[in-house]
Amino acid sequence: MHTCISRGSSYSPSGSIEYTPLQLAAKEGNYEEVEFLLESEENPLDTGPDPALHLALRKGHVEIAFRLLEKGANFEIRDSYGDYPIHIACAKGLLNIVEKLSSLGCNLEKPNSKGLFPLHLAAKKGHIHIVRYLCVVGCNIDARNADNIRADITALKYGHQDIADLLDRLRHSGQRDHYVRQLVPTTKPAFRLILRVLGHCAVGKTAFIKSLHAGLFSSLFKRSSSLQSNKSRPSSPITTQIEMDVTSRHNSLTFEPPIHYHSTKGIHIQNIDISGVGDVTVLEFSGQENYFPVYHNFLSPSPNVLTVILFNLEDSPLVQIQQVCFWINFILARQPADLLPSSYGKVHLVATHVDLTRTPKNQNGEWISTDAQKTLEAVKKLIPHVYNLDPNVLIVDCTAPACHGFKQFKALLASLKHASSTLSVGNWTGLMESIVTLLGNLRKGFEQFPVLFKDDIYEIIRNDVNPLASDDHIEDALLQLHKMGEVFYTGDLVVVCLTWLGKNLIGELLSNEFISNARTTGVYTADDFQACFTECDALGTIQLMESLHLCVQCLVDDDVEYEFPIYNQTETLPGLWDAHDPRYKSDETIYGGIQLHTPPNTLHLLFSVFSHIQVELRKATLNNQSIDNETDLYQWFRGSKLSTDNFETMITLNKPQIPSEFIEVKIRGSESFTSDVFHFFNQVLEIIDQAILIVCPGIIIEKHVLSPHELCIHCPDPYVYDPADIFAATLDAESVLDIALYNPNIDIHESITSLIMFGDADLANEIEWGCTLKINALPAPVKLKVCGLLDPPEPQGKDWCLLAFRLGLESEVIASLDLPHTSRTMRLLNAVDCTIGALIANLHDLGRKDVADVVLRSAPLVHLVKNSSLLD
Ligand SMILES: Nc1nc2c(ncn2[C@@H]2O[C@H](COP(=O)(O)OP(=O)(O)OP(=O)(O)O)[C@@H](O)[C@H]2O)c(=O)[nH]1
Repeated sequence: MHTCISRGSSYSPSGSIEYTPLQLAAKEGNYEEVEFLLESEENPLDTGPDPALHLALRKGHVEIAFRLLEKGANFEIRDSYGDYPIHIACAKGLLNIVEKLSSLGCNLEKPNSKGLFPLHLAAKKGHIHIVRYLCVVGCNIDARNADNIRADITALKYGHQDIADLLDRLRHSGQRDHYVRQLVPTTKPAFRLILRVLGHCAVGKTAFIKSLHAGLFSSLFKRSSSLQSNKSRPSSPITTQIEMDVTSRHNSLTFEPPIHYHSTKGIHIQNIDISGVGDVTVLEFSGQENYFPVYHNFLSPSPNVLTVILFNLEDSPLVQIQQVCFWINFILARQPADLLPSSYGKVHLVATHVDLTRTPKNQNGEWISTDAQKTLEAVKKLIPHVYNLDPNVLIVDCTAPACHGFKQFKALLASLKHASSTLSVGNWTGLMESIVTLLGNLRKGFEQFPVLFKDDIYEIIRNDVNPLASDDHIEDALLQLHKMGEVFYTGDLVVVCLTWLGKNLIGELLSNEFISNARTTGVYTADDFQACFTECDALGTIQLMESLHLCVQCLVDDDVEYEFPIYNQTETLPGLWDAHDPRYKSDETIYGGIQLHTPPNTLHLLFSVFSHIQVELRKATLNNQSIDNETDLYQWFRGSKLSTDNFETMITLNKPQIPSEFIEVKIRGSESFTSDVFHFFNQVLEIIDQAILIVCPGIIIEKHVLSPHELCIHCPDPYVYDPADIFAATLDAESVLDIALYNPNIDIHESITSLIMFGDADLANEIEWGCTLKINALPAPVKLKVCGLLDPPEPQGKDWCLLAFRLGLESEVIASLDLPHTSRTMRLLNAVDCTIGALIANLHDLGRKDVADVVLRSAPLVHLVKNSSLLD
């Protein structure tokens, strides 16, 4: 929309100065207008006495100022006040403009017509970040203005002691050059090799790490003692016939440590020096399930991480496969699925306890275990989409550091370290070096509670390390140190000792003992919490728990309390979903529900997410923007119920059992509120999706629909419509709204309107059907799984290339997708412009029912127009 000013008319603000349309638009902050005028070329950029650039800066319209500078606005002219743009930017504290001007070669040390330097103006207005910048780029801090006054005196005069101190320190310490040099990135890459060790309880993780950094001499002692401890264990000889069909078996995963066994608590994080490799940060994750809700914080993908998954060769092949599959799915769920393969670190399987099996050795002393290799092959078949999974299994006796497996592993670490050092990770700076030294002191000084507020650590770094470090310098350094495992940085808090975080905090507060002694409601005041956890300051601990999404502050009868869903052991109350509740008894009550399943044979993934969902639900009810503030939320172990006057919804987590686990969300309300019920249900699903995204961004969720009719008559086990069946029906139907699906439980057909829209066909205007959505609406984890299935060339040639051809891509485009080291299928899915429905149809035609099924089961069934989504 362009007003009359764009047509060339001008305006005189006081009758004396006539502004051009460009000046006026710049002054008023009308970016669109400025853009339009700049395109039209008739508008001179630098008309005086107040050019558009100066006017925009005076009003703080930074984006417009950038655009004008890009278009070549002159920054070496003064306005009617006698200021150059640099003076206005410094006085206004516009750091990015000062940086931009500097990069364009602007003179930062010229006085304005009043004889004030940019430094003086920044000092006068108290913009210490500008003062720091000007000092870093070399401005003369001794320059005197027209009144013969230095900038530090100006700062003092206007009450900015911090600036005066900074300039004073630079003048007297003689360290200014050193500080500046510290901020310049070196050519050394900022990285440390990180080793993550995962596996069930007692598979040998601790022993593995100990042996890894043990000297040969000490290993002799360890070997003899561990042999003693193990000799008494019955050795179960491995069956040679590996059970491939893990899927039809019962769930034999258990996360309990053996009785009378001191299991690792939390996450054991240490920096160790491995001979021939050097410094490695090692994270050993306990195999106990109660710790899983925090592991995502430590499992983000990174090219300089090696993840090892340990399994015990003494276990049956079925158990080995189930355990390894569990951990691989666990990692995949916690990593975003849309990165380049090179962004994920390597994954290696390690078979332990080989010495207690009858595995033969070759001449080199290397164990040759076909059983271990079969486990790997079975896992690869079940989960084909794992990037960088090593094709070999490492076979070790964890108690024998001198064994061949450890030599192989150290060689692998050394080569990874060598390869990673050439990766484009961040660059090392002198600032980071000094912060690492500072961290050593902070760890000693804050031994009891090594957690600092972000603002405090910024201040300490400036006081003790470098007063010229900008917010960006410090932020970058902390993020890099977080990636290297030196600190844990949550955005508001910085934990300076990871060992403490993993062991003393997570290890204690999420331990079975703490949980079983915690309040059953999981709700504490700060004082109550302090009484239970005396090791550290309760409020600080709670704050850290909040930043890990483990607790949420709430008001109970006007008192501040904290809810920890991980501690909530309250039993569900009878009558929470009472069939005889008078409010929901009439024929006019509508019911609906869905189950969020993880794909078949992936178990124990949703347990870690559920407490986060409960935190998010509480936050949503407190924050009336996302959920009506009249909503009442009641939460118990594995369940939450949200109620309003007119409808209620219940969210529960079922016990994991083969074939899968699920979260169930059901809702009921009065028919006269159908639209509200529909939207409320949708909001709850969004909150759940949000929590899932925080913990498991790489998880695939299938949304199964519960029979509304059976929900209404309160059948204990209502029929669940498979998402693939519903999706397939929408593909085949002439008119989607005419679809009805058969419910064998009660021998009736239920309409798609009742399944998806609570029976209100008008709501169809608010949704788009999944089959009509474009492929890019497929969640990234689904795309990744499709890639895992389509990337390996099919023996009969039914692979990604044929699919690309069928989807109408030209042969040159197909050729351009055919690059090594990346997934061709992923390139195809990102390049092609077709609907999910067309993709499924073509996969069927290609004979790839397996891939089509993945899409049918996990593609969004519908998408809500108007910025929100239902069931996607
Ligand atoms: N003989 C033999 N014993 C092993 C081997 N690996 C581990 N052990 C022993 O098995 C027991 C359990 O090993 P840990 O290293 O504590 O197991 P973990 O995986 O760290 O277990 P958590 O602490 O529960 O996480 C210890 O007694 C080890 O000495 C192995 O390869 N061979």
